[in-house]
Amino acid sequence: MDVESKLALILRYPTEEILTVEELRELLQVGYRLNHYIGFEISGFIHIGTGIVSMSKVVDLQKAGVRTQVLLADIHSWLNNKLGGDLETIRRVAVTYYVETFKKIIEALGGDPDATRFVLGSDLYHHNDEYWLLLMDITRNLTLSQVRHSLTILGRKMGESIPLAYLVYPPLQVADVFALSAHIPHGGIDQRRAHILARQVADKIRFYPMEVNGRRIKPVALHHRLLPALNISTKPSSKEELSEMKMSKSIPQSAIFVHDTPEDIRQKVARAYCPPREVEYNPVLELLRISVFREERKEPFVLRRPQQYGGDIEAWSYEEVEAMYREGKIHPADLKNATAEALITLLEPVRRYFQGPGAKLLEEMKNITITR
Ligand SMILES: Nc1ncnc2c1ncn2[C@@H]1O[C@H](COP(=O)(O)OP(=O)(O)OP(=O)(O)O)[C@@H](O)[C@H]1O
Ligand SMILES: N[C@@H](Cc1ccc(O)cc1)C(=O)O
Repeated sequence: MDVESKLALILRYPTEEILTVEELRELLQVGYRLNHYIGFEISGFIHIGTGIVSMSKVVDLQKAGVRTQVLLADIHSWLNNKLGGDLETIRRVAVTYYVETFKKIIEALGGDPDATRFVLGSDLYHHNDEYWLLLMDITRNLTLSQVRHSLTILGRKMGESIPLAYLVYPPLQVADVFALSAHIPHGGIDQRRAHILARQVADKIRFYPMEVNGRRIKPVALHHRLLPALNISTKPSSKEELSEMKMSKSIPQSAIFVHDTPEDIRQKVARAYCPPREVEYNPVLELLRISVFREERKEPFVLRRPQQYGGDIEAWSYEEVEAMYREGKIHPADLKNATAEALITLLEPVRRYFQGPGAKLLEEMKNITITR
């Protein structure tokens, strides 16, 4: 595959930005085998945002010849008090439910589940002096104000009473980028600030220096679009606010989980925020886009509609659907029906897994307290 085709795969939807495209092009031109990573906190059931949106980019990267890695961020989850702050439970869930679910999703999206490396955070740090020196070196090269700036709105508002753990978290996340030699750190756009820190220290640290053919490089950050929560009730006023309004696994009513039944999906989509003609931050349109317009279509998508409302509509691209919706030619109820059915089809293999061999994992998860 030539460089421009690889670049097109990496840049296509749901990618929102790459810092920077020029740097990525150069790295691809060198022909060096690049590493990627995306990290997840272990905090509850996997939803379409973390599962389908993130993994669809992982599959694109696999196809572009990049070595992909998923970090199961157990220590970070514990720092953030996820799953009741019980580290043992966090680890068990990470290496069972999380790994198996991600593998099933990668397969359902047309990727190779065995081509992605899964790394448990604490395994990466175990007996690893180089890692601790790297972490200390990162803190030597960052200021409090830089770290504060990288926090969520909530963290920044806490002032002096902020738990110290929240300030330790960003340098830890930055260390992961280098400890995993991830030339392409990836996440939703809400991870941007952490990746900027990584770029700021890249040429200063002495441990795990990131080099390609003997030349120091900055990690090239890749950010995908965030799927809004189903239950938002207004448009976010900024990108920052969208991060607070994303579909989130610790807010179950905001999310469609990858194991949800067809009936759950129909009900959740039917209740979702979807104002007529509104195409920005519309979770239903976004769900349709990820479900049926990720790949170039070989046949048109058919949006079923009763004869009395004008009959079926055909579309080859997401842009066509978006334009028709903006012009009021598609009613929210018809969009919701079509989206629910498309999602049900996409998730079918994952659901089948959880009805069969994965049922035990799901049962175990249901008995675990999910905390935010
Ligand atoms: N709604 C979403 N759409 C797209 N990507 C998402 C979404 N939610 C999380 N991600 C991405 O998944 C990765 C892991 O995020 P994270 O583990 O915080 O998920 P979360 O659902 O927000 O969990 P929690 O509710 O525990 O904070 C990040 O890169 C994040 O940007
Ligand atoms: N910060 C990510 C999780 C994460 C943790 C460690 C990393 O190295 C990367 C990502 C989140 O908000 O969910």
